[in-house]
Amino acid sequence: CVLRQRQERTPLQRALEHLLKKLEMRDPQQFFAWPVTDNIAPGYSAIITHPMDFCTMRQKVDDNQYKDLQDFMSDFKLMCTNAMQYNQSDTIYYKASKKLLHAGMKLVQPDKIGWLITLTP
Ligand SMILES: CC(=O)c1cc(-c2ccccn2)c2ncccn12
Repeated sequence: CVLRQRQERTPLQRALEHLLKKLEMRDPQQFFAWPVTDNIAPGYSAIITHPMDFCTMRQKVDDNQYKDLQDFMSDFKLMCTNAMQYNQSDTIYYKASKKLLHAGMKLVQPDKIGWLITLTP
């Protein structure tokens, strides 16, 4: 998940970049910053078929791979639900992912996305 140089940005890319920064701020321990590896989480790649993390999401924003906000949010939800699937409910990772998911959903509520509308025509 190597970050590339900043290329030209579409209005959607700028909006998703802005939202990604807000979401990352809700993960101060950086549990979701990078792909989960099998050595920190035994058997992870056998259990989680579609891994996702913030760095991969940033790469996809940079490569303009999200066609709209819903597309971006489905990767965010995937990242959180992966953590709730792999980790037991009494773990810090499960609890952090549940909190992160709710915080993320609140950020994209219709009354809260004025920023999105101003950034995208
Ligand atoms: C997100 C997740 O499931 C996760 C992140 C981590 C993690 C992330 C950064 C540093 C240390 N651990 C983790 N460790 C064990 C089991 C699961 N995880």
